[in-house]
Amino acid sequence: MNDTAELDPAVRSILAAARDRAGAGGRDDEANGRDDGTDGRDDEVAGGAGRDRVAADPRDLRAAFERSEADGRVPVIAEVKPTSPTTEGTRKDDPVELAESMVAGGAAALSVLTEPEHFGGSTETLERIREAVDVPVLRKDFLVAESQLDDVESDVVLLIARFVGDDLPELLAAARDRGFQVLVEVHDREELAAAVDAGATTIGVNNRDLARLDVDLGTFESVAPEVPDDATLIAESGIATPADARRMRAAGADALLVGSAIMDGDVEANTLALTRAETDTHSTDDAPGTRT
Ligand SMILES: O=C(O)c1ccccc1NCC(=O)[C@H](O)[C@H](O)COP(=O)(O)O
Repeated sequence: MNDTAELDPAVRSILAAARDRAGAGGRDDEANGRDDGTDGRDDEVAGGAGRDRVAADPRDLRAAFERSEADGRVPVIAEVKPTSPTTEGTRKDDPVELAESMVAGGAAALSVLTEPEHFGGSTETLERIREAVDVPVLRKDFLVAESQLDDVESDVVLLIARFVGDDLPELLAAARDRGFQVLVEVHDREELAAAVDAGATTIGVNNRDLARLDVDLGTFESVAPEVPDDATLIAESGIATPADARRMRAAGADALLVGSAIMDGDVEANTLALTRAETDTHSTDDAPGTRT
């Protein structure tokens, strides 16, 4: 996208940092001491960045959701999100332990922030988590250039329609060429139309408005009816309680992407409360506790 004026200043800063990282060529194998041919990268060099091109061998996201459903669990993508522009403080526990607790709480998949400057994430963290768990792992970052796809292997990558604009079809193809499953995030009907035109099959509706950073679960309810039936549909952001989870599911969500409400307090218990939202309807609907 060219016009960033309408975005919240924190989001403009996130986008500027993403462009800087893309321009700098991201990380490479030499810098990471991982040039051993075991990290899912082809020997072929990816366009311009001087890095190996990722060849992802992904764990199937849709199948993971189906396993959750079959097991009576709400399909939840639990997000390892140490901090964010809308969060007070930083969660400093070992992210691998947090990820394992999320899986123990029934998470169907994980989302791992790799954005370093505003979310405390890293590609190294994603690699460690992906090695430690057997569920699909979404790389949550703000990708704006093809070269960033070669930063690290994951099962799924995120493309945010608002950020990539007209480049969406090209980036979607580039991600699929590398073997990634792709979650295309939208916030309104116009972005949804662009995602569908580009051929997106896994669509996330973000309840967080990137212009003001406020969250409204009504966003999902208003956009979801327009999503094609054969798409996998994910409700993102602002889901804090089992009642919220049931509300998003009633509006058509195949899965929920949850960060803050899981990261605040006891990660396993918080995940369990959401994955059991449809079976344990006596559970408390209180929001989780505060971050330490
Ligand atoms: O979470 C933020 O503060 C944020 C700020 C600016 C841009 C994006 C942001 N979040 C990205 C996300 O997509 C969320 O981490 C994810 O949907 C989970 O949201 P939540 O459950 O509300 O933590």
